[in-house]
Amino acid sequence: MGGPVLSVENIIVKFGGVTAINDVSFDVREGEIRAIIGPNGAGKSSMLNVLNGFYKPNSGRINFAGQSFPAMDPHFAASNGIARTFQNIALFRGMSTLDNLMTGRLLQMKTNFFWQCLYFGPAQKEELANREHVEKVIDFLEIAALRRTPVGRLPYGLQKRVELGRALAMDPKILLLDEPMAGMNVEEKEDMSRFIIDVNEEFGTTVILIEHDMGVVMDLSDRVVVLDYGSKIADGTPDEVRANQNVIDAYLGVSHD
Ligand SMILES: Nc1ncnc2c1ncn2[C@@H]1O[C@H](COP(=O)(O)OP(=O)(O)OP(=O)(O)O)[C@@H](O)[C@H]1O
Repeated sequence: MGGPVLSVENIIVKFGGVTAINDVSFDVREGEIRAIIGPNGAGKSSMLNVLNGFYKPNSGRINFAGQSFPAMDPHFAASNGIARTFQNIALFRGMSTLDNLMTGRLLQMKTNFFWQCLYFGPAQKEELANREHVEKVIDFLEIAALRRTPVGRLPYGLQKRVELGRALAMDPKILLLDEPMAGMNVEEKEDMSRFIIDVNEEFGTTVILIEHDMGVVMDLSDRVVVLDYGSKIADGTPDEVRANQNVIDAYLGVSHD
């Protein structure tokens, strides 16, 4: 594992009277699988939204790509290799698997509108290169047979895989996965876990993932941050976190009064 590629310091996010994130700091090292876990409403999705710039923190710092910001700029995040998937699948349901994956390449398109309209010269070359990259992702995720299928017709587990594919099409350095295994059966969870590990090992992609299911996370992650009611209550290896009394209490629902 390398040095930190991303870190947050003293992040606070409030929505009216609700403090979704309360003074949370942690770092993410290059090439690791870093999980953020916690019970419902703990602030996990809000933290992911802070990392990719969807939410602006009320205070705190985000350090990324050698710079420090009070808030992440979504375009800066995307163009510097941060890609994400969503808790509720956010694909174009009427479009094929292939076309959904091609949308992941849009940021990589460098030719201007003029060439793209003509679909000639540089635009054609670029489209072919993008297509080649997407085909690699399709092979990697073993979804070649679904290339032409509208994603709305695919079972849930495969839609989740296509969504992972679209994020991979961006060729990310850091992959943010919001509950990639939610709603899946045991077999689908095993498949998804395997793909996440393969992405991490084969491409060296840093992965930050949110998950409810402690068991899944413990098998997959190098280090785990635990949030509860917006605050960080533990941070460490799966074994350290598993043995932490605050974590045990949070998951058993011990009263905070
Ligand atoms: N856009 C928003 N507007 C108002 N409140 C919000 C918003 N986003 C999150 N919250 C609130 O912030 C708190 C943390 O929510 P968040 O979705 O980050 O938690 P979570 O750990 O991801 O929960 P879950 O596991 O249920 O998805 C909750 O009380 C939630 O209602």
